[in-house]
Amino acid sequence: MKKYISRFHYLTQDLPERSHVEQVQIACENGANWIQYRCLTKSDEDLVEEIHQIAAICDDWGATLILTNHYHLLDRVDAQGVHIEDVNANFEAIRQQITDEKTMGASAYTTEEILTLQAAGIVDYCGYGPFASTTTRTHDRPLLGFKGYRELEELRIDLLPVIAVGGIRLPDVELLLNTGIHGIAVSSAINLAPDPGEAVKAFYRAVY
Ligand SMILES: Cc1ncc(COP(=O)(O)OP(=O)(O)O)c(N)n1
Ligand SMILES: Cc1nc(C(=O)O)sc1CCOP(=O)(O)O
Ligand SMILES: [Mg+2]
Repeated sequence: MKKYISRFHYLTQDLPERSHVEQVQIACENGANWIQYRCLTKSDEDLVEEIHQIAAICDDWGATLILTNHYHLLDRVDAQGVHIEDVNANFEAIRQQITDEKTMGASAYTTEEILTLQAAGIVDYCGYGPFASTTTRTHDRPLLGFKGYRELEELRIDLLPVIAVGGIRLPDVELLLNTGIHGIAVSSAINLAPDPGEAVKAFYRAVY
């Protein structure tokens, strides 16, 4: 089943001064239509309680809610899908469990990984990065830069929507989208901005 995939994925993050619920409220009030709840630090019971609150906000504003990794919670909460960060996950088994009703995204770090995901035809989109260095996550993956996304055009990666991720700032958006990718995912450039609501609006203006 072909599914709608937004061109702008807003990701929450653990912050000392603002809860995930508050982050989602700000994002939705300022136009976000696709929320990825990225919390990898809580117990299942705490996650479910928080997801109920977040799902209610997304429902009020008509936003899609995607959980990072926690696909096992999908039958307990009102979320529309999951983003799996483990490139070695058994996507076929996860798809069987969550059914085709739910959206599933995967992470890829190489063009080979994107081509494998595309050929398998199980996930609905893939996050591809890191575009640039980010404080959200430390890793030793090579940075793709604009060149990394331009290279996709020659590889006929045109069936699977590719979402650029990692260290994306507002001035990068136009050039990134000009590479032909489907969309972008952003966390810290919004969450750590002096005015996160204004940052959401600015990213949406740049994308749409
Ligand atoms: C849309 C989207 N793309 C990618 C990710 C996760 O990024 P990734 O680099 O795979 O995650 P870590 O390995 O850094 O945890 C995402 N969550 N959403
Ligand atoms: C989960 C995740 N991993 C990333 C990586 O580069 O590996 S970026 C990211 C989420 C986006 O974060 P931001 O917009 O703050 O760079
Ligand atoms: Mg990462």
